[in-house]
Amino acid sequence: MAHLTATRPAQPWSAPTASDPVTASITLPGSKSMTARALVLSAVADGSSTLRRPLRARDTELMAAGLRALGTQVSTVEEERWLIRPNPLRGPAHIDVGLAGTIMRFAPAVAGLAHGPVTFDGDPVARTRPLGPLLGGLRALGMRIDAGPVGSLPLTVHGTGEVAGGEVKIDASASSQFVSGLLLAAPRFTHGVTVRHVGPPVPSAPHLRMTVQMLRAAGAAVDDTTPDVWVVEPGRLSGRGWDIEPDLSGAVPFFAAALVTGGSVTLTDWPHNSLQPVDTLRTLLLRMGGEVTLDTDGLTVRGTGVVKGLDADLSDVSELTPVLAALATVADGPSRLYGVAHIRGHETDRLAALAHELTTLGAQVIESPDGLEIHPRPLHGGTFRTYADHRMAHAAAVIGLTVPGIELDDVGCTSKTLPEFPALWSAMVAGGSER
Ligand SMILES: O=C(O)C1=C[C@@H](OP(=O)(O)O)[C@@H](O)[C@H](O)C1
Ligand SMILES: C=C(OP(=O)(O)O)C(=O)O
Repeated sequence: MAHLTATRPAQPWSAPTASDPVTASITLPGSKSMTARALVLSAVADGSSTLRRPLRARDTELMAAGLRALGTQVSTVEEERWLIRPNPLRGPAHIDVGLAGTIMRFAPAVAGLAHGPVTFDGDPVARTRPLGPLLGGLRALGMRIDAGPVGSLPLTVHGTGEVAGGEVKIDASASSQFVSGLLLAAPRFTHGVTVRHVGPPVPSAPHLRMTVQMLRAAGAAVDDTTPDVWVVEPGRLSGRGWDIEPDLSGAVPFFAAALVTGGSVTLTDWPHNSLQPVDTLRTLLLRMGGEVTLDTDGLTVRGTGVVKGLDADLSDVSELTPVLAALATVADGPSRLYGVAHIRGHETDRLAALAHELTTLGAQVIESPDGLEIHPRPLHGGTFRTYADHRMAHAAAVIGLTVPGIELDDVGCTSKTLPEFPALWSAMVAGGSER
């Protein structure tokens, strides 16, 4: 349990500059989003499951610990194969969500299926992340939940061993995870669930497709044919083997290194049919001047060293905003990244944090309610604050490739999804490649 502590000392880090184009082959651990879903689906299934090549990082270790607290047997001893044996779910229990949106949004419904009270809390910043619409939805489905007045952490779910389920309307514009959190345990609800979204568009559509596809793979009947409506029938989920794909979002800073330095980075073991938004990423990187190919070596991104400015709605892939913003600061023209108002509720207010830190390094950044306009200018070294946000650290590392003297106040925040990040990054820049 190496990555569970909230109060760890800051780990300052000097981002390495690349004197040559980077050429690397990178093997990354599994997708955070797939690992989280596979853990939850395995805990509410009838039989045992295995996760092959899961992500071992703070978010997923805390999810495993939370499910264990509810009585599920979760063995994470083996690096490449985790075993999950479901048991009757029970409280009293406490779940530490850390700073993980996936835990604070996916685990409460599971707690509703437990007998007994289950308390939830997390890092101080986790208490500020949006949760209210999800809690309202779970209450409408029959769960009793005590939370603060604005509907945030800390909270207590008073599990009764069953959740009635039924129809619910919520506004999921602040996070697609509200919808995923209502769907993932829904086959175990007495009446299943029908979720209707009402409000501004739900972000992160590919993550919702991942939820639906993984539910179906576990044996659930799911109808998502009507826009903004998801129906999950009550039924049994089977235990199964989950092959977790390499984490595409975690790979993006490495791909960005290829663009910035005019090099080539290959992500190994990339599957031909992915549940992650690889086509959207390919389009964005092409528009920024990269070339993306898939062959037996893996998924490869090549750059020319010239990054093109980008005008794009990033609502489908909002978690990529920090790294794409970093690329935009070294582009050959201005960029406009928009459609991502909700990332103000991610690990930090990412739009404000990016605007501040990129401006400090010399870029001209105009912050709007739902995005950033970035005008490249010659950048200089300086301290880059990461705000406990792993993807801010990734952004700083990308800038550091060509701008000497980028000092991160803390790179330890990368343990949220990729504890090996600093070592992998340094090895890539130094010319090594493998994990
Ligand atoms: O369901 C998931 O695994 C995720 C959904 C997205 O959340 P939002 O819809 O809140 O952006 C994404 O940004 C997050 O990193 C992971
Ligand atoms: C938004 C993110 O995480 P979370 O799952 O905690 O919402 C992210 O990883 O970029």
